[in-house]
Amino acid sequence: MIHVGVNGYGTIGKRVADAVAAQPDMTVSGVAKTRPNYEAETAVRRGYDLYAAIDDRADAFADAGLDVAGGLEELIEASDIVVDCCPSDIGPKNRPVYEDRDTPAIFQGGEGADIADVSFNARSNFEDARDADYVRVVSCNTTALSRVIAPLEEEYGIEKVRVTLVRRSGDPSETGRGPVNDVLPDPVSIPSHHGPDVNTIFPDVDIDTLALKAPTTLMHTHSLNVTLESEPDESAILDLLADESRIFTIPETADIDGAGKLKDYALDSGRPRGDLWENCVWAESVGMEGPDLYLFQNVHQESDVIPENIDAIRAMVTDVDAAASIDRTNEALDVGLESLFDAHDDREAVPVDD
Ligand SMILES: NC(=O)C1=CN([C@@H]2O[C@H](COP(=O)(O)OP(=O)(O)OC[C@H]3O[C@@H](n4cnc5c(N)ncnc54)[C@H](O)[C@@H]3O)[C@@H](O)[C@H]2O)C=CC1
Ligand SMILES: O=C(OP(=O)(O)O)[C@H](O)COP(=O)(O)O
Repeated sequence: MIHVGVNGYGTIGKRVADAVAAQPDMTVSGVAKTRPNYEAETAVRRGYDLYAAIDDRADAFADAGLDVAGGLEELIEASDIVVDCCPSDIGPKNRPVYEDRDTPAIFQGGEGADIADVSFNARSNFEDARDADYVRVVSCNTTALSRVIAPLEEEYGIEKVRVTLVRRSGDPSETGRGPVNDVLPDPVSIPSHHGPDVNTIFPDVDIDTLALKAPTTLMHTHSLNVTLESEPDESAILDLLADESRIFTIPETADIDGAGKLKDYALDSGRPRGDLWENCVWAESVGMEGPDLYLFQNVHQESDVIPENIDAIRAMVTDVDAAASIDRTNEALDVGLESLFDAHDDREAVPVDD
């Protein structure tokens, strides 16, 4: 059993903890919080041992009626590996704390690539993280781009990738963020940080990215143009993407036109917190013009990196290979919306009277 500590229990941390708890080979050793807010209360309710991330705040937890099992040092002692889910830029302060205790750690995509020895995406470079002590799971957008680039690169070769990212302005719980009434080029000059970040996974892929921020909270939207080294037809591309376990190709019959219905579908499907761990690619958007592939995809920023964190843990502290880890993670979380639609295909059509 791998004992996993989670330091920073916010949007990403609470999902990582639940995903760890769902794995047959992992257990949550505890979660560290800075303050006793509603998330700390639900962590206790979910049965996780709570640790005070900052030692002199332990009394605040006691005052709020929440028992803590110790400070960050004790959480690290209780853990084989720590998943650091603190806000961007806290990671560099935390890495020496993990190093002092010889404990491997995973950082998140808001940190610079130099926080870790390896930037990670399970589908693309699982083995690079084998036995590494410090790994960074790339951001939600870079994760989604890597999941599309990997199969295209392997099957057809890639000459050039061009992506426009329409980013959500903040997560639903981030009440202070904006814009609330504008669409901002962000950054206004190219490239956005996403292209260089993709190159931490695919150093040889030629990619340009532009990004905007829009007044929505649910998901990011990507418009992709990939110039391939051959000219497959659209159905071959659709088959290729549909075979990827972490890509959901939205069928026309689903009648899903955007993030609102995608999230509604996730909630109706019983997904925890309405999470969508898969890239959501509109099948109808997949088009070829000569060697140029075009498509639209949506990315649930709060959850697509969660299965990647689980696979990173296995790459770092077990000898399980990429395919077996991805399968195990997918099965434990029930990743793979596509399969629900496949099941429908097996049913006989209901005759309808005119
Ligand atoms: N929210 C998102 O859409 C995504 C975020 N990420 C990355 O994941 C990381 C975490 O982001 P979120 O979960 O969104 O942030 P968040 O703000 O929701 O959660 C961070 C948590 O860490 C706590 N914290 C603050 N300082 C701390 C410290 N010194 N020690 C322990 N805990 C501390 C905060 O109180 C909060 O509970 C960032 O690097 C971010 O860029 C990656 C993919 C998507
Ligand atoms: O990692 C993310 O996005 P990114 O791939 O644009 O860096 C998350 O959506 C967090 O983005 P934020 O920095 O707008 O909170």
